[in-house]
Amino acid sequence: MKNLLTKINVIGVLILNKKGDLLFSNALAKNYNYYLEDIVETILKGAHSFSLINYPAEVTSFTEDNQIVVLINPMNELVRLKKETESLQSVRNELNEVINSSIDGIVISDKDGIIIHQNPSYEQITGLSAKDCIGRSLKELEDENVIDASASLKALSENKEVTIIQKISTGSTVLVSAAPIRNKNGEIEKIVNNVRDLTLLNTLESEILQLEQQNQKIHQELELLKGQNDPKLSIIAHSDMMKDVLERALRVAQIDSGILIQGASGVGKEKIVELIHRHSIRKDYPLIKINCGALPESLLESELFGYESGSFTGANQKGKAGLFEAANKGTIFLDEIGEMPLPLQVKLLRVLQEHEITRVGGTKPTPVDIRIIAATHRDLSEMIANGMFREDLYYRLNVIPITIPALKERKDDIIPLIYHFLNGINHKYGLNRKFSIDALNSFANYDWPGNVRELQNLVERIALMSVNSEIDINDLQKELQFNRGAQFSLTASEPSNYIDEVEPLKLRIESFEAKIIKDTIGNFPSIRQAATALKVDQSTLVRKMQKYNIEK
Ligand SMILES: Nc1ncnc2c1ncn2[C@@H]1O[C@H](COP(=O)(O)OP(=O)(O)OP(=O)(O)O)[C@@H](O)[C@H]1O
Repeated sequence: MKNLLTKINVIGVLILNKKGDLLFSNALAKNYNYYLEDIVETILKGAHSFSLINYPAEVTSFTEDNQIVVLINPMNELVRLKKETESLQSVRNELNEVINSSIDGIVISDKDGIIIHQNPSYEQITGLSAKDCIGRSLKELEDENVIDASASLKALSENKEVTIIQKISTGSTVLVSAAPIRNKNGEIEKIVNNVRDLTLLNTLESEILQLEQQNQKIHQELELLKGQNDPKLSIIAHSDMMKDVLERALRVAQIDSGILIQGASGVGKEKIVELIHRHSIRKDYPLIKINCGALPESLLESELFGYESGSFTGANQKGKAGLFEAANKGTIFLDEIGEMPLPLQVKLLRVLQEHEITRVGGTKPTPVDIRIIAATHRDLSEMIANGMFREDLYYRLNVIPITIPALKERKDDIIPLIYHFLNGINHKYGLNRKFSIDALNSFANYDWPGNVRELQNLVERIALMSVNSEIDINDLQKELQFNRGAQFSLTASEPSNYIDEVEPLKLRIESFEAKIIKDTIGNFPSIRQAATALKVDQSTLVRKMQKYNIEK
């Protein structure tokens, strides 16, 4: 039998006893001597059929007459290749699974820039389906503007890993990182592109920006509300136009650029400058105001720039610092900038450009750190055209323009301004003056050529001069006789245009509201009970009482 077995040369044969000792081995099985220990151990553990990997073979064993017969069948090349292909296939399937389940888009292109694979996330991110892309050349997709640039092509031409932001015709914006895969000679075989959605990121970013802007607005409104407690600081802005002016002023307060405020006399230009300074980083340093139209040229120059000792007759012996130096780190407000003489405009331009001044009669420049805010009621572009104002200075000053409309263009502010000034006078002199509704109507329909300043003067004067607690249209008329210019329409409710039609209606509603509030609080022992009867919040009622100057 053993002789017979020795002759078998297509299969290895081993015979072992039950303990695993080798009793017989044919010639072919001797090739496996090196693995013998492993084979025996595996069989003693109970395995009857298994494969040898390193020296490929199929091993089977069976027991016959208390002996273990082991057959080692060497794998032929075909079987080995099949095994290898199967194992490669399973690795490939696993890899595909990983690629296809990735949340990032993955696109694989070959060394010629042809797309050979893309995963489902790529379609979700970009809207481009496998049908649109697989088998297509990236160059073609670029030429057809399906994508604005290809990361694969860039990686191929630069022979390295690249990352680009790519815009896709479907509207998406993506971040693409292209990583080359090389063969053992270092040549690029394929490019794997990792694609991330930036559209979502951009949307989130713009949402954050919006929230930040809302936050800033709330902050600004809070700041304004804080200012309302101090009548000197508070700015009345009920009209949309004036609210826009305040919003713009508070926004530019944060940045250190030049501001030009335009508006007729008395509209509140200086008030806005104070607000900007108060909300700027320079708030702890001086705000110095100078009216460029109020001083002759030489005096204005020495006031602004200062002078060295003995530079002119009457000058201080020790010399003097000018307002630019005094305002260092703060803000300087140049009112009526249109009145500044041309030679001084040149010097001012230098301050804006070089951030340094040279005193009159001096030679050494001194650095200054100031923010310049200019204001004018004149049309500077017309002055430029007439050669009265330097264009270069205009552009330097007018980095951010703010225009305050005349009071007649923002009639919604008139009544709140009247109450604001009246409350101030009442408080200051312990008075309890009120205006009748007709008197308020007359104010609301007047054109106010002198703007808020004129309104303030008139309200304060009438409130102080009147002998009655309620100032009606007759008191107004009496006082107006002393007021040269004002031509009030005492039959204010006659409509002349749309705005005039709306205003009296609004005022009438307010007058009706004031009367209801007055009557109701007279009928109840407390404001809280009156508020309950009127079905409004107590705070609303108190606010309206303040608005109409009604006292309990
Ligand atoms: N919106 C406002 N709320 C409260 N007071 C205001 C407002 N606007 C102006 N005033 C007051 O009106 C008066 C005139 O305002 P301001 O001096 O700021 O005007 P101006 O435009 O600078 O005038 P001018 O061009 O004549 O210098 C000041 O007393 C100011 O406090």
